[in-house]
Amino acid sequence: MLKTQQLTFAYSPTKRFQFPDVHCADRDALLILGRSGTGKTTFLHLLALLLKPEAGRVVINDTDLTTLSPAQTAAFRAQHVGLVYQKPHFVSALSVMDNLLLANYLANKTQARDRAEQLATQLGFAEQLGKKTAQMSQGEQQRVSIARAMMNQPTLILADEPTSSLDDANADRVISLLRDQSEQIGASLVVVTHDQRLKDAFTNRVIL
Ligand SMILES: Nc1ncnc2c1ncn2[C@@H]1O[C@H](COP(=O)(O)OP(=O)(O)OP(=O)(O)O)[C@@H](O)[C@H]1O
Repeated sequence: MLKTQQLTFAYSPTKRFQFPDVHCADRDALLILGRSGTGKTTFLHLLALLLKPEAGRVVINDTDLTTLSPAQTAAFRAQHVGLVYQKPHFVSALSVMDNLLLANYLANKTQARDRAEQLATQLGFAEQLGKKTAQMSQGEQQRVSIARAMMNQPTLILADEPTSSLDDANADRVISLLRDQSEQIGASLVVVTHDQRLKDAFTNRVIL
């Protein structure tokens, strides 16, 4: 479960944001929709505590993340938050499998090879686990990125513009994969986007 209360953030005295309160239950999904420059990525980074709010609270389950120390925040993020970006960032020297296992390593968890194989099968890239990520298509890389976000069975999945460079069929597919996977692990899913095509796929919506 994710909720925010009276979150504010400032890059400078003239660049300030006051965000609406949001709520997303376990197994539920929330769409945050807004035009370019309205602060969507800023909001997402506040939810992941990659940015520290000026005021307000970000609560995941019963933990108010804004009360944690920087080290506790980093550990909590690695263990409980899965991030999916529009363009995935991988370690190019590593195989697809090792990129997935890296998520376990960074969260201080046992490397779950079986889970990586299971996710790869579900997401349709099991044959490619030994490849380097650069040898995969953009759509395949995005599915690896979704699998990586699920490796630690996070409480919260945050997706930043996951569909904006995709055609309609692939955009539908990516949203279905994100929703199915989040439901399976009981996570809350938050998608941040300017992609108006996604409006009808979510009943829980917030406009920035
Ligand atoms: N590090 C920064 N320092 C100062 N201003 C910033 C910084 N990052 C973003 N901004 C400004 O804050 C505003 C919101 O940026 P943000 O990236 O959150 O918007 P967005 O809604 O995600 O936009 P887009 O859809 O174009 O990615 C923009 O006007 C941007 O120029």
